[in-house]
Amino acid sequence: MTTSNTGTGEVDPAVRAELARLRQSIDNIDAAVVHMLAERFKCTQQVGHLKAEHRLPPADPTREAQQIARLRTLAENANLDPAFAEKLLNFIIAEVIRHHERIADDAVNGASATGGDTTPAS
Ligand SMILES: C=C(O[C@@H]1C=C(C(=O)O)C=C[C@H]1O)C(=O)O
Repeated sequence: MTTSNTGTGEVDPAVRAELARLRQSIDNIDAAVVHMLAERFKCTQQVGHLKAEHRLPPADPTREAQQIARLRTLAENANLDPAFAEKLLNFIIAEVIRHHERIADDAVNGASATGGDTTPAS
């Protein structure tokens, strides 16, 4: 694509249409990412309760190392920067561990009426 505007300050309608088409797909992908993350957190919340119930530690560095190695390979095969994939996974896992610490804490101290819910957002 060589022309980005009509020369009169207006964007070429074909460019506008292409941008809209791509943004529609981006919006769909973002929605899928949100839904997949929500499902992942549903699973990790259950893991958190299982760990708290059986007095297991919130973090499992061996499992994390396996996941990172696996994800880096998947990223490489998908032409995604493996360093980015690793950073993203570490970011998500850090949040999960925070939830698990909270669940374990609540199991020991008893969940209070205001601070004892297990909603992942806080
Ligand atoms: C979910 C778990 O707890 C933690 C969070 C992980 C994750 O989000 O994938 C992985 C390992 C643990 O540090 C688990 O142990 O499986």
